[in-house]
Amino acid sequence: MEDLLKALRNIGLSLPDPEQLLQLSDPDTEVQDNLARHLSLTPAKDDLVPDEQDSGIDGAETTTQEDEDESALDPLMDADLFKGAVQALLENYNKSIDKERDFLRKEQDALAAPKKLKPVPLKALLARQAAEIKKRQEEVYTAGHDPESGRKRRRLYLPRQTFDGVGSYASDTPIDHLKRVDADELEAPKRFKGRYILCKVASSLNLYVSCTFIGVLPSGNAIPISIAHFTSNLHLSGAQLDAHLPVGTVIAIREPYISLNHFAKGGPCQGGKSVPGVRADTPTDVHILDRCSEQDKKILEEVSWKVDVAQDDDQHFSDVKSLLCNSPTAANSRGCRWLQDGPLARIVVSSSSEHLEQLLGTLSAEEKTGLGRRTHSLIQSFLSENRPGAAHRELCAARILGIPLSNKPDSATAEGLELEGQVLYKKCDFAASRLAFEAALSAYPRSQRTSAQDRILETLNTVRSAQKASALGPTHENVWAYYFDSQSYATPRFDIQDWFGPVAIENIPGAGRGLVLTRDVEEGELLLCCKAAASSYAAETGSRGVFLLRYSVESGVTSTTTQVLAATKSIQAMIDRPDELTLPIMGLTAGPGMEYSKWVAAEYPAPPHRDYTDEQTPASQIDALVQACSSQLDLSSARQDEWRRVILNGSMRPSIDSSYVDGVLRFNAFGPAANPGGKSTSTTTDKLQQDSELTRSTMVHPLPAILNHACLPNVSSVFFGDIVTTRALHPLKKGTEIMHQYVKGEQPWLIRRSQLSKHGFKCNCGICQLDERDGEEKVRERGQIVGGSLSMLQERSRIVLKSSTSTDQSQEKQEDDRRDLAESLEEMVGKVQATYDASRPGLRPDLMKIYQLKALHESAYDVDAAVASELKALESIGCTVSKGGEGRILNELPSLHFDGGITSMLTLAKWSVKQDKMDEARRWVEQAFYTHQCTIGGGLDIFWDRWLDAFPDLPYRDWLPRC
Ligand SMILES: C[S@@+](CC[C@H](N)C(=O)[O-])C[C@H]1O[C@@H](n2cnc3c(N)ncnc32)[C@H](O)[C@@H]1O
Repeated sequence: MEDLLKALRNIGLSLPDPEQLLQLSDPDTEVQDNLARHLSLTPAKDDLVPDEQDSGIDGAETTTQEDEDESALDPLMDADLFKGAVQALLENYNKSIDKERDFLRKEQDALAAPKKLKPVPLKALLARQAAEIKKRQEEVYTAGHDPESGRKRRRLYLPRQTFDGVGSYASDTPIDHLKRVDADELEAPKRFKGRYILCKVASSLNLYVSCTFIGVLPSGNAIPISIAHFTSNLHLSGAQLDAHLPVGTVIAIREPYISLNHFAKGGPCQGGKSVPGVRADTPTDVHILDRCSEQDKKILEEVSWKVDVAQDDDQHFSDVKSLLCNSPTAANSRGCRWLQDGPLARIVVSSSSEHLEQLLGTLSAEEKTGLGRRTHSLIQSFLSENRPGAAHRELCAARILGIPLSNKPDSATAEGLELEGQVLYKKCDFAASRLAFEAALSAYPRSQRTSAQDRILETLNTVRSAQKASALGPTHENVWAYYFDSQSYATPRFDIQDWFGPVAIENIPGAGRGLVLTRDVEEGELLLCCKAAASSYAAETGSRGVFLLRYSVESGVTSTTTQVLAATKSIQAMIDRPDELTLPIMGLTAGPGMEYSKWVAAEYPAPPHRDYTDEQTPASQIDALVQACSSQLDLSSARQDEWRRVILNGSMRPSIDSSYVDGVLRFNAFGPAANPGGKSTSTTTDKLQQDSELTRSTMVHPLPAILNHACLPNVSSVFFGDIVTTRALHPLKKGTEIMHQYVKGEQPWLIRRSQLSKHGFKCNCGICQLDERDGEEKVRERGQIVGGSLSMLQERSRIVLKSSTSTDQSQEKQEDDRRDLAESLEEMVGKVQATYDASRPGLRPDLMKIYQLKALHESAYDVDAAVASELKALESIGCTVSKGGEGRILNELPSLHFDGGITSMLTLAKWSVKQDKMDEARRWVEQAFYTHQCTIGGGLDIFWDRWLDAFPDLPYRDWLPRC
């Protein structure tokens, strides 16, 4: 990838845009030919930030026509030449991709006959590592700057290519059950079952997608090591990255896999060049050893190192006492390395109560105060690193050890409680967060209370409202906020815990688990509101401008940035909060090709019932918490047990197989999808930020992932940022399985079937049964009519509509054109109708658009006919008109095409107004709003935001209530 980009830059051409990146290795020669043509005709634009004196408005696009002309190629002279050159570059790129892929496959075959690993001198490996780091830095610099002038580019653009598949390893065995292996036994390719490798980090770290460094084994032999899913922040500076694992850090890799090419998965493409080393496919295989734990200490004391690496001693510590006296103030610093818990939490896990007391006895009061201050700052740093689990454990450990989190004796308890409120808020434990904040407010001395209130009250109100929504389910007002915020922010994430309505998880014959109603429910009733356990947005600061392509060798599927990073985020979230998140994520299935994880057999966790009251928390509860947090060390109290449980549960990190996580994401995650929320968000003119496969979001919502699929759903699931709400589409009986769409049920049957094929089940929902009865041949014929002739008529319609706005054409001619078109559409209706089995009921969704277009043209000369067609459009999506002249005008909501249905309803309202049938118009508007409320919810403002532009003249205000 890098060579290709460099070469394109060198010949003055633009780099492939995100969509073109996806075409780079498309095997279709026509695609390749088109791509080469496009690239060769697109000269590099001046994308540099203008000098200050000629800068436009705040970094806005200022490319002028002159700029464009200046950089344009001579169309006659250059086109063929450039195309030839680009074709050659694309061929080279694909050759190196093929080599890499073949190499991965060959490595699989070579597992049967591993060969002894030839030692490479440490110096040589270090030199290569330094060169690789330099190369990476240059690439990043060039992606953001013009290397010659040093001027900044308007935006960073950094595509990266990696590979996946052909084996993935994760160890389930604890280190004390494993035996150490050293260089004399190393072979490749080979997985060392029952063994672990011990090494010291000997070089700086290099980040591509995986992270790579050189390790030195006790024997003195050196070996490159790559760790996958190391970080989701691909913009870490060299120093920030090195701080995760500084030179001299000792790590153990459980049951290591020695690969013929350790870069194979997350490194840059080596074009098949062999670079043997350790390939750690999952972070949970890597364990950092230091003297906080007795078990690690024993290993460290038993091993001697033949070669010393030149480490910075300030980065390391010799014993626990010295660490306590000079503990870290931030994550990834001395005593708290990459994904490691804070030192206090680790000490509590590995020490007995007596040992703890003894340890603390050696600290002076001053040392304890300093330790408390630094721990406070470390906890805040965990929060900013999105590691609330580690933050909570460190806080609990400080409590257990009686370490005050402030050096002000009169407010130490209150400050600790305030911090606890923040930590629990980040963990989305709103009830406990609220109690901690309220306790903090009551514990601050009178003199500090006002400033504490200024600081705390706003967050406390947010916490209370999140607690309420999590206990009672979100109101329309909450949904309104989710909707608008998800349109306004690039990475919208909301405060809510999963809320479960009248549903239960049950086993469904032939479909694994599913969600079933525990009572009868109303149309439009909210059934679920769930937050993603992990989410990745393209606009995330850690990946902005980086465009990842990960090619899976077996499936041929290419995953993009947010999909790759959603896996990293999921893995790291499970490491941070193993007891809360492992079962919900790893308990999902990962597609028909992947054996179930051991968690799938466990009972899937449904959210607990939560209470909420607006009343003040009873003073006794607040006092008890303040008391527990202010009392001196009492190792036997119930709170102590609870704090200890938090630490112990969080310290048990299960092995997370990253390929399973990828499977979970592939078969359960939602995305990549545009930032959801209903209305298109692509209002930006920035090409790279527009909706595209590479610029969206991927997230895993564990509970909604238990919902099975039906093309004809009985619920509507809507996404707002990182939450999804699910509502009943019809009145449903207790015991009904609720099912939503994995693929659009509005598409032709054969397309749905092909899109669902990766799941390995045959959908047998209502509409699939009807389509099956129509027969494949008829369905295909219908697809051809709708896909071909309708598109042509749509184009004709566009021209007719355009000319009807011009004054050149007589009224008569315009009307004739529209009649002609309506007649053609009527003919098409006949043809499509003929593809349906005669006994098929009214649900014929392929007709909706045809009837709507017909109605549009009929409305120019015969409104009654137009109304009849529009009603048929509604009938085709499952709606029937009620007989009475009062109340609801439709008996049912649409079964498919919800927005299409609302369009028809509002169109009918518009025509009713035209015909002066105001009562009917009002009923159509009410029906449209009701349909909106039942499918999306959130009230009038969302309804207006979505529909007002298209139907501006209806008197909504007179007819519709605000909720
Ligand atoms: C997102 S999961 C749904 C939860 C899943 N049933 C479970 O037990 O974890 C998707 C998987 O559920 C199964 N599934 C979903 N809808 C189904 C259906 N209509 N019929 C049969 N199996 C279905 C398929 O195995 C599919 O790959």
